[in-house]
Amino acid sequence: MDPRIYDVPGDNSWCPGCGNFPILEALKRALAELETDPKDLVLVSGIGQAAKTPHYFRSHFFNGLHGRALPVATAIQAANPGLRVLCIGGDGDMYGEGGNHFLHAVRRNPRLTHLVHNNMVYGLTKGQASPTSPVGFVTPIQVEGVQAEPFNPLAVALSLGASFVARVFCGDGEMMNRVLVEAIRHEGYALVDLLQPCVSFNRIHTYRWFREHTVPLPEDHDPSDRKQALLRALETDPCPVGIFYRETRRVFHRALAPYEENEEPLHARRRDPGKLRAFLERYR
Ligand SMILES: Cc1ncc(C[n+]2csc(CCOP(=O)(O)OP(=O)(O)O)c2C)c(N)n1
Ligand SMILES: [Mg+2]
Repeated sequence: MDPRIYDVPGDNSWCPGCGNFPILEALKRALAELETDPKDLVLVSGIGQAAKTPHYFRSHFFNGLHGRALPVATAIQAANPGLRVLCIGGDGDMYGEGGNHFLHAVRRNPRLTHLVHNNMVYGLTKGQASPTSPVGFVTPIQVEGVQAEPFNPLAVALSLGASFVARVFCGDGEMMNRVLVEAIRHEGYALVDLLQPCVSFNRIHTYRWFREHTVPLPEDHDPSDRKQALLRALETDPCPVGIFYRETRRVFHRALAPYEENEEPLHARRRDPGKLRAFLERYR
């Protein structure tokens, strides 16, 4: 399939050179490679520069409140498991304002791809510290530098039982494409932390900085070994990139109860009030 199937006409308000651009292109390539029809695809986001991604993408989308994309995406997917659901946002949106939802999405294991554009800063609101900004990071608000230890999304996800955990640098198109294909294909919750520069509000973490401070996971890394993955996730400089962990376990819409193998999804039953009532009876 041609990735241009996801193109939409119109202007883009991201800064020239923003890391969001290569991510957007890699995402289109990965979805095209997986032959994903735009009508079977839903992008869900909150607020931020990264959260604008669905505006630049031809698919169904839901752009809601800051930090609230994951519960919406989980519900969409559970009601209609035939859809491919991607949840997209920034480090502030997903690990800060939406941090609570992040924890519980990992535990539920919904079949959705969670893409976090991690530029270590609040880009949209012009440069305040985010949960992943390092100690000492100076901003117009944190004038003496960030005091708190940075949030480690991979270690958190792994310790809560995440079924797919990866990190990539958006300057490595080949690795990003490969990892996105695997993440989107994954039958369960898949976290991809995408390291990206913010060319306007983060002058420390540039393309060059990421290139010099990231390293691919070693050849002998075993992605079925959660403990090994967790130890790797605790390494920060250089910061390992690649697929840390993957396993297959029961997904949320099956665990939810009513879905027998050949049963109609919730959205189809909605059209028949009798069937919907019978479904709801199970929860009394
Ligand atoms: C409840 C709420 N709190 C704060 C804001 C202001 N706000 C909008 S975007 C944002 C941070 C965005 O940062 P991030 O998610 O990292 O996205 P980026 O712009 O860096 O891609 C903040 C604090 C808001 N819109 N709603
Ligand atoms: Mg950000």
